[in-house]
Amino acid sequence: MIYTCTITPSIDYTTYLSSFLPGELNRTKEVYYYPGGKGINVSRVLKRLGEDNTALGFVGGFTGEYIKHFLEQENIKTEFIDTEEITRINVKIKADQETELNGPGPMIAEHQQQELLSKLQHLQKGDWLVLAGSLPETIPLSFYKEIANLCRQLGIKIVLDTSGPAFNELVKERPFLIKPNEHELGDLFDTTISSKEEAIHYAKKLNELGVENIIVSLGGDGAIFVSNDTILEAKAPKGKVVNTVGAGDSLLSGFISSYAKGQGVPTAFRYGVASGSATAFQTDLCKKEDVEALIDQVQLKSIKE
Ligand SMILES: Nc1ncnc2c1ncn2[C@@H]1O[C@H](COP(=O)(O)OP(=O)(O)O)[C@@H](O)[C@H]1O
Ligand SMILES: O=P(O)(O)OC[C@H]1O[C@](O)(COP(=O)(O)O)[C@@H](O)[C@@H]1O
Repeated sequence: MIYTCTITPSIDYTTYLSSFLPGELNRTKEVYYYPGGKGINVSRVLKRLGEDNTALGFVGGFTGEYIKHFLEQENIKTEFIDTEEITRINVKIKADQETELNGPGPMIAEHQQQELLSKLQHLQKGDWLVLAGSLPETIPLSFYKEIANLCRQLGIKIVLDTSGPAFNELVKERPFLIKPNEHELGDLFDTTISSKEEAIHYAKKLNELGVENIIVSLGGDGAIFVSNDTILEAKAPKGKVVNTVGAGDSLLSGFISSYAKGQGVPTAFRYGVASGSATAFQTDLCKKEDVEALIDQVQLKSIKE
């Protein structure tokens, strides 16, 4: 079974305008209320690609209820822990430019952290845990390490798509797979990544530290895959970009859904990149048929060191 865990979910209030004027009254006609947060996006895309999964994490208040209901309507199993706080609403303004306003994550009390650990103790050998989205600094780093240790003891594949100080610590715990974008990869090494060669160089460093598989997403330029014995470059399909929110989450979901079925890395990586682009080309997250329509347009190249 695949589990996702979103510590900081959101409702993504997404609106499209022909132009957006800061400091003025802007009236908008096209609005969407999507459940968001990276792990939740991964759960939704996995389900659309045919993978049953369970969404874990923390939600609260009327926004939390909305998220639970939305996911249940999509037949995604949820086992959220209730917070006393209202889950945040993130604002995504799509005009000539994309502007985002992400609220702070919730305060998670000690007993709520323990509740999550108890749930994780029931995971089985061979399960996957995708820990995705921002990890609040109000939770001690030791908690995230406890999650990583538990997964290692239970034989669970841990996948990370996060950022910040907790990510810096968690990469040392030898996760199975991580998916930074080029900025997140740069932040890990206190540098700026400005070329594919630099992305490969730093991904290799992470591999040497014990991260088994690294996907560096490069937006419209595609992505890089690095493991012990493989370096692949994928060029993304070209198309009209509508909404890139969740593109990275979709790349990760596409990769996991294919890999978990026993398909090899090149097939899984190609499927992942097609999923990321399929999401970038529409308002909501991609569906299976959108991904399959793009697969043949993903150009894969093996890179020799
Ligand atoms: N402009 C774009 N054109 C085509 N594909 C895109 C575009 N932006 C993102 N994608 C697809 O989505 C994937 C993830 O995008 P990226 O923006 O790097 O992730 P994140 O959302 O994590 O920052 C890319 O590898 C690519 O497949
Ligand atoms: O936890 P963070 O870093 O604030 O990000 C949350 C936001 O990221 C998203 O999960 C989208 O992520 P990506 O665009 O990076 O794929 C949104 O749904 C959500 O609003």
